Order: sequence, then structure tokens, then C-alpha cells
Amino acid sequence: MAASGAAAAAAARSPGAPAGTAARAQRPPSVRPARLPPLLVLLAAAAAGPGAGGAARLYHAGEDAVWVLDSGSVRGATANSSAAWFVQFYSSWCGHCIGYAPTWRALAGDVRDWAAAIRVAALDCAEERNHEVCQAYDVRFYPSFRYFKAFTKDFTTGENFKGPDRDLQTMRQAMIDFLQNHTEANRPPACPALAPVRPSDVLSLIDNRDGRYVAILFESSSSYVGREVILDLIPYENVVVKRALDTDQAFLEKLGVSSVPSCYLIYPNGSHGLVNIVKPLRSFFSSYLKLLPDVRKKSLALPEKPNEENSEVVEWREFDRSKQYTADLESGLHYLLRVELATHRTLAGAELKTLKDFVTIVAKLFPGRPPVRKLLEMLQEWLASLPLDRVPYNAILDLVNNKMRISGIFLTNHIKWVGCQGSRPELRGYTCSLWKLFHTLTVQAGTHPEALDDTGFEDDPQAVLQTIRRYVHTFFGCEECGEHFEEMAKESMGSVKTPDQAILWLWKKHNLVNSRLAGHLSEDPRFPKVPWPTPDLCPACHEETRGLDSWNEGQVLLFLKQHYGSHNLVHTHSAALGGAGEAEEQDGGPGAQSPRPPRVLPPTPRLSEPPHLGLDGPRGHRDTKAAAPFLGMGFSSLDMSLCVVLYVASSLFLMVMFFFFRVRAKRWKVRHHHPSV
Ligand SMILES: Cc1cc2nc3c(=O)[nH]c(=O)nc-3n(C[C@H](O)[C@H](O)[C@H](O)COP(=O)(O)OP(=O)(O)OC[C@H]3O[C@@H](n4cnc5c(N)ncnc54)[C@H](O)[C@@H]3O)c2cc1C
Repeated sequence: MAASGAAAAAAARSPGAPAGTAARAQRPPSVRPARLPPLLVLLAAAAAGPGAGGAARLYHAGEDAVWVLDSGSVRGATANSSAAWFVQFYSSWCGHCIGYAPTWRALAGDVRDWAAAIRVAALDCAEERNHEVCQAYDVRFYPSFRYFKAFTKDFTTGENFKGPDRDLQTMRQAMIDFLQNHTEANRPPACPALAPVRPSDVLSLIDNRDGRYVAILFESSSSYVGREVILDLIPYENVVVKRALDTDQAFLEKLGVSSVPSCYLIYPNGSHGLVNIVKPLRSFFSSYLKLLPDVRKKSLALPEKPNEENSEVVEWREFDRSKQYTADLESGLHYLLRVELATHRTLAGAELKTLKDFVTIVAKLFPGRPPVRKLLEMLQEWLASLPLDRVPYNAILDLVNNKMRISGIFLTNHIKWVGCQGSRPELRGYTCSLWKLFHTLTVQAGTHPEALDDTGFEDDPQAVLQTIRRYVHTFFGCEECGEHFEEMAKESMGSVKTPDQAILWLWKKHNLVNSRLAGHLSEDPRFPKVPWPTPDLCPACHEETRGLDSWNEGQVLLFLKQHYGSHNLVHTHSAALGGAGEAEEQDGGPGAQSPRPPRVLPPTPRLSEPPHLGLDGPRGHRDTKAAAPFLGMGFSSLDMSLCVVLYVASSLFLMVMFFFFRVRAKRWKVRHHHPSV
């Protein structure tokens, strides 16, 4: 038994959670009500693409200084723009992105006046209508920060910002460095010169009065203050700001500059002198200059910020916390296969091996509905039979989307969270479903070890954990989550000796993550991060040893096996997913065990297709959309053409056979009847 403060912490931290044993989630007041009549809701959801409403933007065009981009606006905004762009590609399910949002918002507000030269923007890759564009921009991890230079004509995925520090000041200074990376030819026209002027230039500025204020910021070479003030004053007229370095001491003394940074001001009437600023800070210099007489804000003709479309129509689904919902697991699989994996255009080497192993584990252990299990099994067989060591992602997508629909085997292409719903749309969702999938896999491996027979994993108690570890490391979009998970794995995954220990290892590590994230911005107040299972879910799991809460690990193991077992899996809310209705009936209702799916011959991979290039999105996606809804099944146009060719060929063959036998029959008659005549 391991000691912990489980129950007390749970009780202390969960006043907002539903009390009592039933623990049924109530409709939270913060969920946005549908503001449109039902028909318009449907139209809005359809326009936003499948799964709309599964994620919410962290930034809002009307409220934040951040420029909110999407699939329809990102290309137009960043291509051939008169300003540079600093874009954060994020995912609204990623805890780090949620935690970072206040900094990004503050940065955008802080540099609002720089917008004619450089803009701070964000694009939510978790929104389904943005999936293709995020692939086209080669976004693999969230958040990804990209610069786009002004006047970029050809499509580019942007320059990566990769610094370890992402605090506001570092990002602001990085934006300045980026602006200075422009050549004279492509520098944003609204961006004043940022390089320092020489002492001789200062003297000529003093001599040549031009009716405006000219401010010269003297500073050290490592200081950013001068450049920040220059950019802060972009929208102001009747003032010009320059910067000069403190290298020529004699010259500084001549002007009376005794410390840096200092501001030397040339007035419109030609008088000049050092300005007395209370604190030598950017904000003090900028506000002093903005408040000078006759200095006014000019009205810059900035393009309109793109409007946000209403795609956040969220309907709350009642659910029971003591159950598992197929809809969560299937929605998670859909996201994993069609979105997360899609960021890898070609899979080869260790990546391909990781995918093959992960698909094998999921195919053998996933306890969901037959059509999905069949699909996973076929995917696994297909991957295993591949003679190649390199697979374009589009071939996988084609198989998942098109190839097996003919036999009714398919996976939902909608996101529908039930037990993973958040009280706000940006909370929970995918990462919740991924944890649930991982726990389900360790539990299934512990309770149905025979499922892994003949896979090569049968005698390895760490097989499932190690495969999950490699998946998280290679494919999970939240890079920092992956790094934390890897640290935990390095530390103790090697000590797991039995499948039961594997179940408990994942449970313990998940609780460690919970306690690390308690109080984090990504924590849903309706679903607080507490040691799990809470006493209401599993009273027997909790004990008290000398006044301290402790776990009864034997009971925890029993509880996990029951909670993540196939009998606890409920198909409610799954019926609307793809061809789910039939499956529910076949299954005999919620939680019913169903036989393993029959083996079906894997389809021939279409490997000759080149991987996707360009902005139109991966071909596989286009194939999916081009699929004709013929007889309710998704035949692609290639499938239809092959059918026609086969039909014509077989008709021709029959005709040839017919004439051949007719001729032979005539000859035979001639040969056998002629002599008797
Ligand atoms: C591998 C991995 C690593 C992650 N690392 C980070 C990170 O470093 N930083 C970050 O911000 N986010 C991270 N996340 C996301 C984060 O853990 C949560 O998934 C996210 O905050 C949503 O939380 P949630 O309330 O839905 O509950 P989750 O923590 O996602 O849990 C989902 C469900 O699992 C059950 N559960 C809870 N605890 C346990 C347990 N100990 N054992 C078994 N079942 C349990 C509960 O029913 C819960 O509703 C990670 C996710 C994964 C899959």
C-alpha cells in the first residue's frame, strides 16, 4: 500500500464537482448555449466541417489583440503581405497552449502598435476545418511558432521559432530580430530603420530640422529599448525615432549624455537637448514621446481582422463518470488516425515501426464495436504485410477512409466527446480520450493476455507501455507532454515485471501528471485534477494509515480492471457515429462483449501516390471528399472506374468465348455430318 493524501485532497479539491456517489455531470453553466435555431446550427456545423464544436479557439478576434487566422485566411494574410507575421499554430486541447494563451494575448496587446510592420496571430489546428492547412504548414507539435516575412510570394511554411524561453520579453525581442532579418527590398514599408545611426548622422539630424520631433535613443549594443520605442511610435505622426550606440564616449559627453539608455530630443523649432525621463524604460520613453505637443496617432489603413465564424455550437451530453464511453474512444481514434498522424506525410524507419506496433496493440486490445475493431485489424494486417519500409500517410488515410467502407467497416469521422466533454469547449477532449485509450489497453493486456498471442508481444509485460511510450514520443502533438512522459518512463518503466504492474504504473504516472497540473489553466474546474479514483468512485481503494490517506493498490487494480474493462463500455451517444447504429444492435446493447471480428483480406495499398505537396491539403483528404456517396457507401472515383473496366473486360471475355465455341460447334457438325450425306 502506498501512502498518499488521496481522499482528503480529493474532498478538499472537489467542492465544485458533483457530490455523492452518483457523480453524474450536470450541464455546466459556462457551456455556450446554441444561439442559432436548429436548422442554422446544422448549417453552421456543416460549414465548419465534421467535428466542429469539438474544440474552441483560445483567441477571439473581437476581444484580443491577436489576429485570429483560419484555413480560409492564413494564406491570404501571410502571402505577399506588407507586414511580417508571427503566427502561433496551436491546438485548443493542448494544455501548454492553454497555459501559454495569456502570454500570447499579452504579447499581442503589448506590440499592438507594431501591426503595420509585424503582427501577432494564432491559428487553431484542433479545429477540423484547419486540419488540412496545418498539415500544409507542416505543423507537427503544438504550439509551433512561425515567422512569415513581408512580401513572401511563394508558399512557405514559415521560419520556426525554437527558443526554449517563450516569455513575453523574449518573444518581443525575437520579433525585432526577425524584422531586422529582412533585406532592404522586402522590409515592411511601415517599419522604420532599426539599425543604429552614427554620430555624424546625429549631427546632421540636429542641423537639418524638418518640422518634426526627432528623438535619438542612446543605448548599449545589447539593448532593445531603442528599437522597441521606434516600433511603438509607428502609428504616430510628427515624430521620428532613431537609435544610436554608446560607443563614442567623447561624442556622448558633448551632448551631455551620462548614462544609457537616454533620449536626446530635437524639437521642430530646431532646439535640442537631453530629455529628463524618470525611469529609463521603454514604456517611459514611448509614452513621453506620444504625449509631445502636436504628436498625434495617424489612422493607419490596416486590413480588417478576419471575422470569426460561429462554429462553437456545443450540446452538453449527460454522462456517468463511472462508465467508459465508446464515443470518447472512437473520437480519439479518429483524431489520432486522421489528424495527429497526418502531420507525418511519410512514415519510415523507427516512425513506421512505432506506428505498426501501436496499431498492432490497439487492433488486438481495443474492446470497442465490431466495425471499428475490424478496421483496426485490417489496418494492422495491411501494415504488417507491407513489403516497403516507407509509407505515404495518404495510403493509410485512404485505407481508413475509403477502402473498407464497402463492407461496412469504418471509423467515425466526427468528434463527439461524452465522458471527455469539458465545461468549456477548449478543455479536456482529445488528451482525455488518449489517457482512457492507454488505460484501456493496459487493462485489456492484463485481463486478455491471449489477445497478444502471435504478435511478438505475448511474453513481454512492458510491451503495451513501451509501445505507448514510443507513440507519445513520436506522434503526440503536445511535445512538452511527451517530454514529461518520457522522463517518467526513463525513470521507472523498466521496473515493470507483470501486466498488472503495467496497469498500476500507468495509473500512478497519470496521477503524478494530475497533481502537477492541478491549478493549471488547462484544468477544467468541473473536473478538478485530483488523485484518481476518487472515494465516491472506489471507496475500497482508499484507506487511512496513522491518520494519512493511503491507497489499497490491490483494490485499485481491481477497480481499474473493472472500470477500463469491456463490460464497462457504454455505446450511448455512439449511434450517431458513422455506421454505429447497426453496430449497437449487433453488440446486444451497451457494454455487451462481441466476438473478435472475422479476418478480411487487406486491400492493396495505393503506394504509388506521391505524398501531399502544396497548400491544397493532403490528397487523401481530397480523395475522401471526392468519394461518391453511391448506395450510401464511399466509393472513390477510382473504385468506380475500376468497376467499369472490369465489367467491360468480363463482357468482352464472355463474347469471345461465345464466338469461339460457336465456331467450334459448327466445325464439329461439319466434320461429323458430312460423310453420311
Ligand atoms: C501521455 C500524456 C501526457 C500528458 N502530459 C501533460 C503535460 O505534461 N502537461 C499538460 O498540460 N497536459 C498534459 N497532458 C494532458 C492532461 O494530462 C489532461 O489530459 C488534460 O489536462 C485533460 O484533463 P482531464 O480533466 O480530461 O483528465 P485526464 O487527466 O485527461 O484524464 C482522463 C480521464 O481518465 C481518468 N483518470 C484520471 N486519473 C486517472 C488515473 N490516475 N488513472 C486512470 N484513470 C484516470 C478520469 O476518468 C479522467 O476523466 C498529457 C496527456 C497525456 C495523454
